Amino acid sequence: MLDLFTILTRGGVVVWSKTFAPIQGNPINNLIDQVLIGEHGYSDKQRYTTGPYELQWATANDYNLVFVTAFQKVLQLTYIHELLQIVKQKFCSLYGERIQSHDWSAIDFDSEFLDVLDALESQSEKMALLSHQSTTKKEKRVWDDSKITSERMKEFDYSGTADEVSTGDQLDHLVDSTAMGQRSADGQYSVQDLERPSQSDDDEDDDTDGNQPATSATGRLVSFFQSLTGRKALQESDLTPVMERMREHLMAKNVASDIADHICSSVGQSLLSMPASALGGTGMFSSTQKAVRSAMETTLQRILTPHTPVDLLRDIESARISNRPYSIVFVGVNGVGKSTNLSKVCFWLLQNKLKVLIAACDTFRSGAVEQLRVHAHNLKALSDNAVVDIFERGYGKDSAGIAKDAITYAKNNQYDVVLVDTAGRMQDNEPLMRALAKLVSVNDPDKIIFVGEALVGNEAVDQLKKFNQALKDFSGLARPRHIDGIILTKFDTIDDKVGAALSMTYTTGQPILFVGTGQTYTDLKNMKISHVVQSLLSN
Ligand SMILES: Nc1nc2c(ncn2[C@@H]2O[C@H](COP(=O)(O)OP(=O)(O)OP(=O)(O)O)[C@@H](O)[C@H]2O)c(=O)[nH]1
Repeated sequence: MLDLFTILTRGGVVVWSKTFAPIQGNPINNLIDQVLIGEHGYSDKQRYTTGPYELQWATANDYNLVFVTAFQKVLQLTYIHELLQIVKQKFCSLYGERIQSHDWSAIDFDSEFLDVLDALESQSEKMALLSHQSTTKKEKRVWDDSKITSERMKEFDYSGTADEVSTGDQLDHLVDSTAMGQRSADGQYSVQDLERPSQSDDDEDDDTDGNQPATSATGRLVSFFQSLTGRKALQESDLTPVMERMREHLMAKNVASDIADHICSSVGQSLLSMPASALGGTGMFSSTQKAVRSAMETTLQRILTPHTPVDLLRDIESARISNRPYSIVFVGVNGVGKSTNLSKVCFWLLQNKLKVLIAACDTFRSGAVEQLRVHAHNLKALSDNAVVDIFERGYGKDSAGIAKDAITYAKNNQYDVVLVDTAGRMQDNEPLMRALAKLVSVNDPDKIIFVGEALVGNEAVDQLKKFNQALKDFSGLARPRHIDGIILTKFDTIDDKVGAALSMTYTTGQPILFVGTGQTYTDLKNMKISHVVQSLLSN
């Protein structure tokens, strides 16, 4: 359980705080003195222990705010990262402007905060069951011990302990039979498409509205355009105020400002090219509405269509014909869902009757290897005749070498695919990014998949850019490497704030291969453009 959550300015002024238990000493002051404004400046690991407490925090640079949690360091609370990100986003959107004008009086954030905390705590309890206790072994990372002794490593090596695996009953919860994907006539299994938000059906039926004001089902965004109906000929100046509102609406959905500009200008151009009769006659509002939707669809299609399309199953088949395993490396910052989503991808591959070897290359985070071992066990139990095994060498070893051995082992034992799990790392931590680049240069994998959280919005774009840059700068391969595809996780937590999905493809040209929508193996979906359009059009 959490002991304290505090929101501070960088100067140390408490803007809002919630205490859940009597606090011993003054952990927040210690954090401010020793880390935040101390000689070390802002630490990129954003984790600090003092007395009986572990403190974790997130910063909102635009508002000069620091969001801090404190809890007993003996606890392993898996939801802290998510809690910080969601609270940061909510708080900044509610109070950001006031904070910028230095008005932090009477901030009443309790109920919003408690809603988020309750939801995450109950999700985490459910997860503790679904994830089979393995994640409860997560402990404080040891990244910053630049020289890790073998004794220290032994402390973190759980590989000799008994596996905690699921019983039959628990396994039932790991696959939602109603969420299974489709199988084509030739037996190929594809994951489900992400459902369109329910509002979409209403919207499609709204075409007969004519001059009627926008209903709530029509969507606030489309209603902005009502002022344009009934005009003989649309002028660019008529559009300016509408576009400003549209831009704000898109940015509220986490669409980055340059992409919001791009969408607005494309929708504007499309409206300007409409014949005057379309805006002036009966059914004029429905024409405007259709034009907006169709212009958005066209623009988003362009943004979301990757430079190089990826067809993993086809590529795996080509590798199989060449008698070699296909290797995929999963990378990303800490706690974004790399291992969980690697396992969902594994489930999809097993449904396609492929033989999979999981290489446990997170050799730092205690419990990481066991977490994968449990997944491999469950996946094997869930799919008939599934071949899925784990290649592990414990902790503290060179992950590049383990991945290499795993790929060799897979080749010698006729596995079709090697899924390489890597340790989470912050994008600004150069030594760790170099280590990742080394893993890539030693193994030259077929695909490098970036796993990012949808809920951190455009922060994920910064992560992605820096991972890309590090791979380019440090891997030293003749064929420069970069991220080849993206899995956007925790899509189930963002409602309609789909902006990060757009930004990530827009900035890299790489595809969103899947989105993660929960914690079962069937919570991996294809993201369709219609889903994004509908989310952006909704209120
Ligand atoms: N709601 C939701 N939770 C998810 C999703 N994917 C992963 N998680 C949860 O996110 C938490 C972290 O997942 P992990 O797979 O352990 O993350 P990781 O990136 O491997 O973590 P590190 O190895 O510590 O860097 C777990 O509680 C997962 O159940 C998702 O799509 N939706």
